[in-house]
Amino acid sequence: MTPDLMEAGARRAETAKAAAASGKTESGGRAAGFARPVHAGDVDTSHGRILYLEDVSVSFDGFRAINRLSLDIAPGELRCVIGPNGAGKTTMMDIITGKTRPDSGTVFFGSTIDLLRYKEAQIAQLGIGRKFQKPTVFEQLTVFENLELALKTDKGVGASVFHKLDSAQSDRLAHVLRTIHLQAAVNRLAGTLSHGQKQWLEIGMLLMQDPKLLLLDEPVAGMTDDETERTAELFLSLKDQHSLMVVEHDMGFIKTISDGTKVTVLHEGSVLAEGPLDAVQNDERVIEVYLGR
Ligand SMILES: Nc1ncnc2c1ncn2[C@@H]1O[C@H](COP(=O)(O)OP(=O)(O)OP(=O)(O)O)[C@@H](O)[C@H]1O
Repeated sequence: MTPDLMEAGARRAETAKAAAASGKTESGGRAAGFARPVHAGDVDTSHGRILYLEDVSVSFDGFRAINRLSLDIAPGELRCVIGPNGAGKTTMMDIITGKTRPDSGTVFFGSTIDLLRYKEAQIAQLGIGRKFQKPTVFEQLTVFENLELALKTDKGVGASVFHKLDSAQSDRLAHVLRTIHLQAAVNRLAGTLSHGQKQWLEIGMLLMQDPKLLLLDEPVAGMTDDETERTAELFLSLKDQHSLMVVEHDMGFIKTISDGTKVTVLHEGSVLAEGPLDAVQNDERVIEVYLGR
C-alpha cells in the first residue's frame, strides 16, 4: 500500500478505536471499517481506489501461484485481466474473495477495509460479488424467484423464499430484470433458459445484492456471438455504478468492453503489463507469453 494510504488508514483506525473506546462513534464513512461491522455502503473510495492489492504472494506446495502481485482498481472502473493458463487469475480472485489466504501482502477494499480480516461470506456481504465460470442458478425456480431469492436477507434462504417484497425491493427486482434483459422471461423456469440467459440471470442475482465490486471469471465462455455482444453491452452499462474485474480469454470481447481503458496482463502470478489493449497487444513480452501462442 502506498505510504499516504497506509498513514491515512492507520490514522483513521486509531481515531475510530479511540472513538469506540470513548463511546463517541462516527456513523459510516471512514470509521466504518474498524469500529463496527462494515456494510457495503461504507467503502471509502476517497483515495480513488476500490480495490488495492500490494505485494501479495501465495504458494501451493512450494509453487508460487501468486508472486508479489500488486494492482488497484478505481471506483466504477471496468478492468479486464488477461493472461495465459496458470497465470494466477483465478487464484487472485480467490484471494480477493477470501477463498484463499495469501502468505503475505495487503488486500484492501477501499482504503479502510482490510479484506484479509474477513471470511468469504463476510466479504460477499461487504459488497464484493463473484461470478464463477459455470452458471449456478436454481433451475427449478423461475427467473423472478431466482432474483427474489438473491435479495439480501438476514433470515436465511428458507425465510427469503416466502418473504413478501416491499416496494423498494420490487423496484430493485424490476430494475435488475431490465438491466439483464430478461423481462420477457420473468416467469420461465431458469432451467429452460439458454446458456447466455443463465449467465445473465446469475449476474442479475449478484446485482440484487447491490455489489460495489463484481468479479467475473470467463463470463462469455460458451456463449454464442450474439450473447457475447449482449454481455458486452451489459457490462458497459454496469460500469460507473459498479466496479468490475473481468477475466477473459476472448480478445474480441475484451476489445469491446475495454474501450481504451486499462487492461492487466498476468503472468506467473504477477503483473506483466498494464495499459490500453492496443499497447499491451504490442508489448513483446505479452506476445511471447500469451498472444503469440
Ligand atoms: N489449490 C491449489 N493447489 C495447488 N496448486 C494450485 C491451487 N490453485 C491453483 N494452483 C496452481 O496455481 C497456478 C495458477 O492457477 P490459476 O487457476 O489461478 O490460473 P489461471 O490464470 O486462472 O488459469 P486459467 O486461465 O487456466 O483459468 C496453476 O499452476 C495452478 O495449478
